[in-house]
Amino acid sequence: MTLFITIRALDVVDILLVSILLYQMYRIIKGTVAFSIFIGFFLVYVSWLVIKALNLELLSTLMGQFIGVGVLALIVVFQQEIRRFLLLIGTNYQTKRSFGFDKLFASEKIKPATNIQIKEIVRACDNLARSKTGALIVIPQNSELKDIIRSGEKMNARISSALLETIFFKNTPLHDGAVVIVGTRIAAARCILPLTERQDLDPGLGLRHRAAVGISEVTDALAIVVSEEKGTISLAIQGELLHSISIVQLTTELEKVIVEEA
Ligand SMILES: Nc1ncnc2c1ncn2[C@@H]1O[C@H](COP(=O)(O)OP(=O)(O)OP(=O)(O)O)[C@@H](O)[C@H]1O
Repeated sequence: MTLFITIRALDVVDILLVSILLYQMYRIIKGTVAFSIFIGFFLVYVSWLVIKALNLELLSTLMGQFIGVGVLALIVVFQQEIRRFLLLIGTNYQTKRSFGFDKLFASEKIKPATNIQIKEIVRACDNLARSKTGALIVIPQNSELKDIIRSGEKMNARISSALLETIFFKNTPLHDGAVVIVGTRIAAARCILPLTERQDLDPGLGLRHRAAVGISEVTDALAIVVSEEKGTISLAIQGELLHSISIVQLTTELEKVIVEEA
């Protein structure tokens, strides 16, 4: 018997799309417990295919039932990752669009930060780092982080380095938690962020850094961390931590993402 395999152009597109999908999934779940769960489920699935090919009826029926329920279980286990994946697609769509759904549904348009405001944020981080004052500043791109803002003290103040430094000054009532900056305003202070579950982060990094990575995983926000212990500045974007970066690098990264287009 001769076996003919014809590969159409559409099959190549299909394989490419699956590869992109798998790569994006890998990016999102690498370093988390979800990665081990995914590998475990994948191995069970491959064993099931082999067992089916060998016609081992009883074992294949039993495993088939497990896999049927397993798909539902996966949705529950991968809740956060599915959320991040959809967010990744949504954010890419929003940043590349000329027309967006947000224009249809937005209550009011958020004015993006300008270079002057970025400079104020960077100056504050520089001064906080020099004085080894711990700080956590969250800057969303398209989302407004209303639920996070609700967890803290609402402010709605003009962005200035003096105000940011005052907020994080040790032992003041607002210094704990995160400041959220929406557009051109400091929206709130003392906000509580979700912590990342990543296990591959440097064990020397504590809750402040884990909270920064956490918020950047589940939203499109950037989070700047000033370490109280080391006086370093780090930036979390899309679940990745750029650890101990320079002021120049911080400015470049912020301008790349949030500055108003000329
Ligand atoms: N879920 C959270 N949301 C917002 N802020 C948090 C959260 N958890 C901790 N923090 C902030 O982090 C501080 C504790 O930081 P911790 O020392 O554990 O972190 P760290 O990453 O080691 O940073 P540092 O280098 O500044 O010590 C808390 O006082 C609080 O201000």
